[in-house]
Amino acid sequence: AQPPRETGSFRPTDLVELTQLDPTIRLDIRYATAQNFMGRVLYPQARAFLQRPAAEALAQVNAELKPQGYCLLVFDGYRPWRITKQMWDHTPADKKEFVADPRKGSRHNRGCAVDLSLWDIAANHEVPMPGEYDEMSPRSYAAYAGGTPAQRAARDLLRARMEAHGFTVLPAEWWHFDFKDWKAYPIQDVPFEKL
Ligand SMILES: C[C@@H](N)C(=O)N[C@H](C)C(=O)O
Ligand SMILES: [Zn+2]
Repeated sequence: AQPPRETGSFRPTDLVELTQLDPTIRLDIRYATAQNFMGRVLYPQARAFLQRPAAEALAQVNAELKPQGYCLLVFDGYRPWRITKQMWDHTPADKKEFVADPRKGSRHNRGCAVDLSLWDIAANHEVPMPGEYDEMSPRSYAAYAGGTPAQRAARDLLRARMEAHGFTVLPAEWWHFDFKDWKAYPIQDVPFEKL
């Protein structure tokens, strides 16, 4: 299988490693472990990359959250197209709203989508949200009305800070944000070890 053929012109790709840009962004790269919805290791390295403008915007979000006692906890950034294809093939038809169709590609493949949550700096733990990362249920919806008021407030705080810096939440996933310039970058299938 091959990534879809794209026509038109794109900006040169400039994938930046998030922790190089801002060492205070925390990582929990689930796809580099077997603790993910696929149940196996997908990435050889626990690293996260975004196109430079998206990475810089994310560092601004992280800086803005600190006075409130939080920093960002990143689960995934750039994702090679072949991993999107594996996710799609693995996911049952009734759950496909939670994975991108490889015939169109994911915005992760363009280095312009990020999966993330909040980290409570003083308490030293992930902030509870209305649902878990990659949970394939309505609790993942950005507008899900259940959970506790504190969980919904945390989810909505993350969304507000991300939207203020050019990111848009995916309605089905409170943790997934697309950067505004995603159309300007091509779908890539470069594995992590070759970045
Ligand atoms: C698989 C999940 N973490 C995700 O990123 N889903 C969106 C829809 C995607 O695959 O682009
Ligand atoms: Zn995502």
